Amino acid sequence: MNSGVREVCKRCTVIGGSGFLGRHLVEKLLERGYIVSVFDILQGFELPGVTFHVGDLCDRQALLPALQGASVVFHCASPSPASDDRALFHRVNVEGTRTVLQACREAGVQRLVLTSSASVVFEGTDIKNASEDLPYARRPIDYYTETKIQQEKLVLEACDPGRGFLTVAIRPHGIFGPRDPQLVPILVDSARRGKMKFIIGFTLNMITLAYSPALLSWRAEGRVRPRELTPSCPRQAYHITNDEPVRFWEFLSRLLVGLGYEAPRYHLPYRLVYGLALLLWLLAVLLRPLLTFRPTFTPMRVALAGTHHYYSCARAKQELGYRPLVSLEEAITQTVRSYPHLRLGA
Ligand SMILES: NC(=O)C1=CN([C@@H]2O[C@H](COP(=O)(O)OP(=O)(O)OC[C@H]3O[C@@H](n4cnc5c(N)ncnc54)[C@H](O)[C@@H]3O)[C@@H](O)[C@H]2O)C=CC1
Ligand SMILES: CC(C)=CCC[C@@H](C)[C@H]1CC[C@H]2C3=C(CC[C@]12C)[C@@]1(C)CCC(=O)C[C@@H]1CC3
Repeated sequence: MNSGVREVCKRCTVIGGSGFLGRHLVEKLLERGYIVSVFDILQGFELPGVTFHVGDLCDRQALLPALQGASVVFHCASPSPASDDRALFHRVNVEGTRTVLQACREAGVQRLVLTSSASVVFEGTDIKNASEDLPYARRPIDYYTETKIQQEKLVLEACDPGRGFLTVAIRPHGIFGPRDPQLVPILVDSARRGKMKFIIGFTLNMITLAYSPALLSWRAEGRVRPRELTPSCPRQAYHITNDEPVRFWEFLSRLLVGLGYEAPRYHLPYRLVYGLALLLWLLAVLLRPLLTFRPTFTPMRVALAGTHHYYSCARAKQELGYRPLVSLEEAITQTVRSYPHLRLGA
């Protein structure tokens, strides 16, 4: 049987399939002839060939029907990092992931691909060309990251080739692209409120990003297959990035200028901004029972804006045959083009 025919028979489930990354993945899987089920707390779109199961992943009974017959499950669900809700992160990312694992085993699923995050090793200080050998952050930068670490550990520990259940975690970083609800919208909102005039820290700090549609074309090819999880390569996590480190402020400036806004140019000292962000965050936590406000410049965002954090995806290239399919240049062009409503004056 050729691989094309084999793929036509593939049934898969995307948990979190209504989200930004999940929906790109669903579209790529459909292109490749997969039969796709989506499990999500909401139905984000309609597409022929996709069956939606609306429910909370913490509910095993709700989850089970969505997993029936699936050979591979992609887990891309998480509360938004912006929610900053420790109890919610724990319930969904930790307890919910335990439930997902249990339901996968009950439903006879063979492979589980978790979308983890490269920030599981980030402590707010420089990371340069890091491989996956870097230990998990001892002091994770926020509650979101704390639970992403626990989630990744749970999934990798559940890998059990003897019982035919294989797990793998991919760790993208700074995902962007059409329909992204985070990076570009936050950037434009800040620019419209006059907050993107400033460069935090120094201008040379480099980051790696992951362009969503291209990242998922690769993933949807089904390269994360059982044969990659050999005894010499068990329980792996893989950095998946555009593989072109870029200066953080240059990247933001290219998006801003592409959308008609001015690039940031005034410098502010990193420590000052980080201290202010921490203070604002504390204030927001203390005042939460009385009023809700969400500062744009959270300690996490400031730390990301003012440090090097670029990751090597050599392991994914070597062991999974990963190749970024689109250059950063092209990814930025396609992203800018996809947001006509966010252009200056629109
Ligand atoms: N956006 C980024 O820059 C990065 C994201 N990631 C990870 O990638 C994954 C996908 O992220 P995005 O697509 O950006 O997020 P998103 O917020 O667009 O999508 C998440 C989806 O999960 C669903 N969901 C949340 N709680 C649920 C629950 N209890 N039960 C069922 N569904 C639930 C949401 O309804 C949403 O559709 C997440 O695991 C995130 O941690 C990792 C690195 C970077
Ligand atoms: C300083 C400022 C307002 C920058 C605007 C851009 C930021 C909103 C993004 C730059 C790097 C992004 C990023 C994430 C969210 C959006 C940014 C902070 C994540 C925290 C999303 C969830 C993850 O798992 C890690 C990401 C790292 C990079």
